[in-house]
Amino acid sequence: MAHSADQAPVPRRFARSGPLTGTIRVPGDKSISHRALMLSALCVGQSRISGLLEGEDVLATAAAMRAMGAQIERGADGIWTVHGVGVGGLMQPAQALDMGNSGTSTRLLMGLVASHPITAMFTGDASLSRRPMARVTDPLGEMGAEFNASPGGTLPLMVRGISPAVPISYRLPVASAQVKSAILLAALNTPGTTTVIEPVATRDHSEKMLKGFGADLTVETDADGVRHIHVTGPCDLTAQDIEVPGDPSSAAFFIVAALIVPGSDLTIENVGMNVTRTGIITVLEQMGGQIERLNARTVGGEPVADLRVRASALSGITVDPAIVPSMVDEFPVFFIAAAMASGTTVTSGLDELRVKESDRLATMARGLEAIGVDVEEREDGLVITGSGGASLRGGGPVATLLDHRIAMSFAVAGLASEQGVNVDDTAPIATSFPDFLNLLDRSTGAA
Ligand SMILES: O=C(O)C1=C[C@@H](OP(=O)(O)O)[C@@H](O)[C@H](O)C1
Ligand SMILES: C=C(OP(=O)(O)O)C(=O)O
Repeated sequence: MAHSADQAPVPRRFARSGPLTGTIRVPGDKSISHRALMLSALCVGQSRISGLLEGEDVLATAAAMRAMGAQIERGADGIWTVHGVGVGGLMQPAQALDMGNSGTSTRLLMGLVASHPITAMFTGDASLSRRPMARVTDPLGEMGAEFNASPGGTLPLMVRGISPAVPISYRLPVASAQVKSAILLAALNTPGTTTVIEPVATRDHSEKMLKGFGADLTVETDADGVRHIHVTGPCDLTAQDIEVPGDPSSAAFFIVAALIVPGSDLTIENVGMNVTRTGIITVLEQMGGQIERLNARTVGGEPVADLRVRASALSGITVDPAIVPSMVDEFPVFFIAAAMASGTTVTSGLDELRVKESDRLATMARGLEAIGVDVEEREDGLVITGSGGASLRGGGPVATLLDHRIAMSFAVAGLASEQGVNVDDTAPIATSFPDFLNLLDRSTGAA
């Protein structure tokens, strides 16, 4: 996958804007899009996917599934069709699987390869090649797969799968939907019952979709509220028609932009409202954000709603660390909301942000300093004293370090700044939200 790391950076200045108004739609959910391709590729027969996110990360998953035997095509109508190979039917890829910038593709596909009798080499861009993989190779190794990682347990990394693999019972040491999902996907082609014990609930798209595709999956919650997820394999999956709802993580940039730019009144249609994903809305509402949920309905087995967001006076808060897993990707843009609030916002329990596309605590702290925001970086969170609704100073340049969410967050900050915000590279935005700049220009009236 050609990625921005290989290309010249695309800097841009985001100027102070007028209100965000009108009605927009954000692209399909990234987590659900990856899983839709992977699970369809494991069915015998044809699945159809509408609303698939066509960002670089998801295209990396599509390319990898093709390299392992699935037929995947995009129709002129935007509907994707997948002819799968069946559970157990993945073929040895002829070349290294280039995962680009995508942690989700890498970790989930390692799970799939682990219980097939094939060998695959995983490579990625400079950002992905720094991210920890032992969190998946440890449990998948217990199942019998073998790994040859680069020093530090990173990519490039060779996975030698095994069939039959051995079922395990694994308690997640870190709250991670990617680790959970890697094990559940490996379990599909593993005879017997594999159990993942999840002390802290994370996004549950894998569980919901695996059940929807007919896998033998059950979830029990014990007396301490801990989830035990069991998959009994080998399972056959049944081809599906899937409709991917809009991505709440992408909507978050427009929610914050509409809250902080005076006079805004913006409606974002078709946003996924799965409670394992909506922590950002809860926290912004606690700060005084006016976010109305309209037309609540179900799309593709997931709750969705249209969100009407109006500019609001925000007050700083202390964020309960228990909510972190349900907004783990939204902290960069949440910090921009905090920078515009009155008073101080305190966050903690954010250690995982240090191992995302960039170290998001350090990258956000440096960027906020560069645009004149009062920020203190702690080991596991940021403390931000906001402007009380006054425009941010702006400036920069802000270093995005191959991190799409950093680029989009500072684009939003620019809209509420005196001097504008210079972002050093907007190319990474294509990993999750290729149409972001157009939508932003349209909703601010700049286009
Ligand atoms: O399972 C998924 O689709 C994801 C899980 C999260 O990662 P972790 O599992 O590492 O927390 C999230 O940050 C990522 O954007 C997508
Ligand atoms: C962390 C993210 O993605 P991934 O782990 O798939 O690279 C993200 O999109 O914010």
